[in-house]
Amino acid sequence: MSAISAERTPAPTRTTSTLELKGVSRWYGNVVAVNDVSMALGPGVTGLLGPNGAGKTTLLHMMAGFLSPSRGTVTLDGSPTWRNPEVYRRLGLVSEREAVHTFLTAYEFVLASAKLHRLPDPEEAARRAIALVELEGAQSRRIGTYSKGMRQRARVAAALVHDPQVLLLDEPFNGMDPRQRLHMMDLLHRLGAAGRTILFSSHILEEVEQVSGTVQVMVAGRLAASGDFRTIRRLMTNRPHVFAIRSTDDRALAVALMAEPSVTGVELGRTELTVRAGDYGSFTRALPKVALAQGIRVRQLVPEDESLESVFSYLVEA
Ligand SMILES: Nc1ncnc2c1ncn2[C@@H]1O[C@H](COP(=O)(O)OP(=O)(O)OP(=O)(O)O)[C@@H](O)[C@H]1O
Repeated sequence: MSAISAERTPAPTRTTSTLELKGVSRWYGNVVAVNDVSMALGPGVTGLLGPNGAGKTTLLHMMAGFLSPSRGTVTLDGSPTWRNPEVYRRLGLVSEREAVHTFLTAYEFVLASAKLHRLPDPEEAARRAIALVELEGAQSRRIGTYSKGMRQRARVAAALVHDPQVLLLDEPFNGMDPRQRLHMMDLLHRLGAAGRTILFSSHILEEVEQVSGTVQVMVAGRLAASGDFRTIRRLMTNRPHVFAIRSTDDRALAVALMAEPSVTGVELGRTELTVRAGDYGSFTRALPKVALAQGIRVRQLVPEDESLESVFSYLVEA
């Protein structure tokens, strides 16, 4: 905190910023939380996608300069972020945990953040940030009376009060209802469209899909994929799938399915048939046709191992 309250000197005027990670690792004792991650983030909205424990929070904290990398470098426009007050003035972080003083009004809360940054006109900065998240109507009410979504917006306003070029948000949609989610998505879109570099973490594929075209996927501390969302989505849905099937004649169905190009393996069990398919769409389209042609009724079709972890792990192996 001492770094944030250091005397403010005018930062060089920049319209956009680039956050760059080169070979970044972070370990806690024997636990490798982040493993050799390199990426460059520019203006616009990027999603940081990964299952729980993938290392997203650790990565965001290193980006924000709150945590030192065990190895590698994190720089903002060429300057290291770790222990660098000049960088803190150009970067905002909305952390995952909610630590908001509920007895304060949103205005007081955002104003406190403006004062911590030693802004020349904290009142005006607080008003501007509150307007940006559209909380003007509720700014004089205690935060304790807010909905989860409003509280989250107040936290975003506090992180934006010094008008940073870079905004990092850790799981900003957690616990929000669909309407609050849409509101937050719209806000991130607007901030990204205005030229800010926005990175938000999430473990939900659909969330990332709706907010950003660019995605960085983390699995077990490593960067598993990065780039255009549609390409990564295709990789995920085209991966091999395993299905458990029950039908009126598993044996005959197994024989018929072996002739299907989308099927890569068939195993006849005592109570069900296990089928491996090269891609989801072709197989699920072919199965009813094959069954109909054989006069077999499919009683159950269950995709196996559809956990988010298995989807992400596939990306690591791909
Ligand atoms: N302070 C710490 N001490 C020891 N281990 C830690 C610490 N912080 C994180 N870890 C470990 O590092 C790994 C990555 O954690 P991290 O919180 O960065 O992941 P995450 O993707 O943000 O997950 P989540 O969404 O569940 O917070 C986990 O195995 C976690 O247990």
